Amino acid sequence: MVEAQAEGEAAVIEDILQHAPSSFLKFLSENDINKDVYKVVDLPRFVRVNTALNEAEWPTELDLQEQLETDVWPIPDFFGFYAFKPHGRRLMDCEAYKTNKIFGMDISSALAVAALDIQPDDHILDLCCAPGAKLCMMSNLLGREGAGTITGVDVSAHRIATCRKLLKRYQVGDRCRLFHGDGTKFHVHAPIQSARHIKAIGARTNGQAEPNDATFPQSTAGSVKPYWAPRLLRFDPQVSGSEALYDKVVVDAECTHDGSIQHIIKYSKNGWKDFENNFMDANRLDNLTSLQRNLMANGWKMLKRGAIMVYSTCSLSIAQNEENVYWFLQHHPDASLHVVPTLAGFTSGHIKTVPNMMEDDQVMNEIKSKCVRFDPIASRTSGLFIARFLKA
Ligand SMILES: C[S@@+](CC[C@H](N)C(=O)[O-])C[C@H]1O[C@@H](n2cnc3c(N)ncnc32)[C@H](O)[C@@H]1O
Repeated sequence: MVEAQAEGEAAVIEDILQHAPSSFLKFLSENDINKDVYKVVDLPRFVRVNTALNEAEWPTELDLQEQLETDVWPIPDFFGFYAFKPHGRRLMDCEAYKTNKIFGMDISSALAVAALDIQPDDHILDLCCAPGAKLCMMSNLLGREGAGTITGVDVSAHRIATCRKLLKRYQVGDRCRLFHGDGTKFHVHAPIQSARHIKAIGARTNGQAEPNDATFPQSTAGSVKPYWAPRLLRFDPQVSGSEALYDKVVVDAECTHDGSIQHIIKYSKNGWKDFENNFMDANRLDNLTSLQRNLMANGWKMLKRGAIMVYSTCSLSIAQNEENVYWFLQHHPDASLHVVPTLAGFTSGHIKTVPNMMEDDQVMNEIKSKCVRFDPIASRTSGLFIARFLKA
């Protein structure tokens, strides 16, 4: 039954690739992408435990195995992650999922979050936050011990609404605020004043911060209204200054999503028109790379010195990844690349050389040794490029 399902999927994808327009094949060849990345149909899938719940409520490996009706195995020491074989029961029909005990999330996305090295007092800025898979993981990692907060921004009204729903549904939003806006222009500083208050309440209540504490002065509300925030963060006075910059920034940028087989299937169903519009129109691609660069540049402005910014896309194209990183390093002399930590068993694919660059170019070598490029063949995950910058 499982094998038949996998064979059926493989046949559908083979058919898609055979009937793909020449523009797609050109895109693959220009970006040195092996089209076999789209043929892998037995990739493991992943769930992550909602660690905001009491440990007693966390599902065990056996629970997940029974509910998903497939093989499940833990990813050791990695934020409550389990891998499972595809083609079992649908995740959304599984009890642990319906009761908000687990999230579905690819491990490549989790590695982008892990690269932030989140600490309990960190103020984190997520400039493209919706629908919120990474934001929820950040919230779980931040926990409730310190005074850290998360600020999420997204330009899409319906996607930021989904993000809010997700935070509420999993009850992981008590240190998060969301803004509906353009991440290239976002300028609200980290909520340090609210954070001091969180810390004060935490000290009074033995570490248990009470996010809806009524004593926080409402009159100090800042000028940019959050789309959504718990009471404590809703009325943050938004003071500026270097102390109020962010400790971590993540730019999980809008991209062409070509690293995801599900998107390629969608394009093929829609008659490849969307694909050609999104990928092959040079102007649109230029606009997209400009957007990505502007998001990175603004994230950098909002980041403290000595702090980390992570840039990621789920595209396999060179323009949106290596070339953007190259551009960023050239335009930000205070930026240096740091190695993106990976996990044993999840190996990066080859980092590509930016067109017209010499193979021995120094910046190019930095990019090759520090960034990662996950894909279904190299890492047996979805496609994701990750770069990690440190601000001098
Ligand atoms: C790859 S998705 C982000 C996924 C998200 N980080 C997660 O883990 O669920 C890219 C997001 O960027 C948003 N976006 C596009 N242009 C933007 C802009 N100028 N400012 C902020 N967000 C933008 C899109 O609406 C989309 O939700």
